Amino acid sequence: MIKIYSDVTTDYNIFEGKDPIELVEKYGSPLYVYNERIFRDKCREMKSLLKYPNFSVSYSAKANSNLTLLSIAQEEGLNVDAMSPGEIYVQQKAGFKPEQIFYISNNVSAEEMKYAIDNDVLISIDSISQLELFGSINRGGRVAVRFNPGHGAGHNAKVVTAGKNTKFGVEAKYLPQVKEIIKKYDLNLVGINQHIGSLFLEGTAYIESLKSLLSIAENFKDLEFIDMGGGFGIPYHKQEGQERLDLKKLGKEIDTIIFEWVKKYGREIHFKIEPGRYIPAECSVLLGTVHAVKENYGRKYAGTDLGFNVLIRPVMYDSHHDVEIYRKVDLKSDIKENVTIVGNICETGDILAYERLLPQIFEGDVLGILDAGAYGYVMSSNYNNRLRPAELLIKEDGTEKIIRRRDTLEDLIRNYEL
Ligand SMILES: Cc1ncc(COP(=O)(O)O)c(C=O)c1O
Ligand SMILES: N[C@@H](CCCC[NH3+])C(=O)O
Repeated sequence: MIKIYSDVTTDYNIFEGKDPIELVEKYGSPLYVYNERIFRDKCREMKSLLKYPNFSVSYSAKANSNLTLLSIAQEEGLNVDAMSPGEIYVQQKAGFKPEQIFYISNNVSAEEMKYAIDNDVLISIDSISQLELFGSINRGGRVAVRFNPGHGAGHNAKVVTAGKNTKFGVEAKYLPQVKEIIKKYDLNLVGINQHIGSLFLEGTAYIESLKSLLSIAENFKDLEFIDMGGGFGIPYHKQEGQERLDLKKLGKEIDTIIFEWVKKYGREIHFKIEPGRYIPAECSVLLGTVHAVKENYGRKYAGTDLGFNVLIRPVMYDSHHDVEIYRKVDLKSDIKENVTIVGNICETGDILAYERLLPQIFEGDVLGILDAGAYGYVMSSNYNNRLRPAELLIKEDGTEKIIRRRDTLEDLIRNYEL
């Protein structure tokens, strides 16, 4: 295999010396490839964010809920946050105990709340109306409330989850109502949480929102924990040398604030973070195959099997993923050109990379879409009755293992009642 194009300098070799072209030949295309060593490293990086000792990491499993990756996170000593009964179910299958799961609910039915209550999983409530519902079905229960600290952050307006333009969290002005409902149903408010949004590469908004959350916490004297949320970003533009989030600096800043605040609060309290993307994003490359190259009214297209049914982030948020090109034989082309990489879905918007300057791409090339491990497979679909790809893990000992098989045609009709 020849790597035609990769300007990416990372400390990691995702494939651990394996040939991506052979992986595609063996397991089919497209293919999500994960590297266990990198995944574990990221879990450990997050665990060492703070010096403050009473601290834990809840992996926000919506970023990648593959059962094998979840059990590795569990082995690494992480807890999890869940967004649905389905996530709670899968997380328990991966070995998480109920007390390790935090259900951050949003607009859920009484049945969904009961599912968590019956499974002894702590729920965070996202509105006054849902707190009232929770109280009415679980008088005297333990509960957390998600606040909106008024500051958001994120790579796209669609994923900013605090501030003025979002459905999430309870505004601080509703504190009297929160207290009233807690009293009315004799609830035990054990924690407060926030999540300001997804993907920040510098920590200002996180720090500001932490300060706001702490001032909200001062309204409650018996809290067991404060959950600061996730959002830790990764550099998707590695080929352009984009800087990494400085975790050491951010950790220090958070530590200073927490150590100070705890003295004021009068007792030790548990602090949590909820990273999703940061943990699986960089351990994965999505492999796909170029089936056609063409020119349409002056624009050059590389037609692949990487439709938005496989990776939706570029279509949904205009997200950038660096692209690598692998080829069996050297075609001796040193032409660079602007190419639009598209998939095989019946929509003009099915674009993975728009007019990207890359070495000339040929039919048969295998493309590697970098940093595909977060919000990749989990957001894939069977649109156009396409089959979702397999997920392959390259283990620490260098062996490889399919950790989710590719869909089959039978999977497409499994739920129909004929
Ligand atoms: C409540 C909550 N916590 C944590 C996360 C994880 O976010 P990220 O993947 O950006 O770390 C999310 C997703 O945005 C979320 O909604
Ligand atoms: N799905 C988004 C992140 C959303 C995080 C969940 N609230 C992305 O791919 O960037």
